[in-house]
Amino acid sequence: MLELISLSKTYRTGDAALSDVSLQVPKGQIVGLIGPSGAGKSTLIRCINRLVEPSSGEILLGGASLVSLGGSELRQQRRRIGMIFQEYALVERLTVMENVLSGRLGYVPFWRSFLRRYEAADIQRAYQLLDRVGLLQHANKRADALSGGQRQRVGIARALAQDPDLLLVDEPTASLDPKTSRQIMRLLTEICEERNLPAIVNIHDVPLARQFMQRIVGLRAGQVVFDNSPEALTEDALTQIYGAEDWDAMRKADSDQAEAESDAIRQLAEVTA
Ligand SMILES: Nc1ncnc2c1ncn2[C@@H]1O[C@H](COP(=O)(O)OP(=O)(O)OP(=O)(O)O)[C@@H](O)[C@H]1O
Repeated sequence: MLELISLSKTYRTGDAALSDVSLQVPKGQIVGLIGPSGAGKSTLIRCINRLVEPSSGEILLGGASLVSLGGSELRQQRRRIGMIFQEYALVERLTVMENVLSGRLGYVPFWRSFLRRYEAADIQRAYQLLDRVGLLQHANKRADALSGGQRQRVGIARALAQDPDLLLVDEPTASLDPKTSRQIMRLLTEICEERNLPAIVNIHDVPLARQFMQRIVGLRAGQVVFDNSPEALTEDALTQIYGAEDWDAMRKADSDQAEAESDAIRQLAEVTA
């Protein structure tokens, strides 16, 4: 379980990015983090993996504190946190297999990682993970030869190669088309369930969050203003999270996009009729 207790972050500029955030994410639960630009979503994720130092509060993963650690202890704890990024963060010139194996780097001695010599058990496990994300036949391709959706699957397999106790996922579908986004979200939710992994997903796409998340946390100006099931995410709740003006603008953008998609489908049907 992940536990945040009164977590606050004020940057040196004086921006209070997080104020007194408390959350418990049990094993196996996937939480969607939503909120307007500047609400503190990235800061929250970065505090958990300690890329940003919290100003105060506590972060516990499986009961162990993450805030007071430094040096090798911090490196060890970071291994327990699998990160999945919007832009995949793959090494483009390496193969799919090598990218997945790089998830083991925190576990192998430096000389082995330098020579990229991995244990047979790690290699076997990487094949299993590639099979799980549907990329077994692409294991020896270079990462830059893959589509966006395939790259994100490599990103997921690499995070799982770490054998994490927590997944932090930052805008996993922001660079993907709607259908591929749904496939990636489905894969993520299935994996959290299979492995009993807690996950926090920073997600801009409200309909996607509603469809796939078990629980939604809404941040506004660094504070939790909504924490409930997707069913409870009513228009009123969304207005509370985003403010009336922003929510109306988002809704309009969504309906414009849906209209454009159905226009394109209609035109295609006319051409192929
Ligand atoms: N390195 C930084 N130094 C100073 N202020 C920062 C820094 N990073 C973020 N902030 C400020 O902290 C607040 C929260 O920013 P954050 O990036 O966490 O929001 P967000 O919800 O992830 O936004 P977005 O959806 O646009 O990515 C904002 O006011 C932002 O300007």
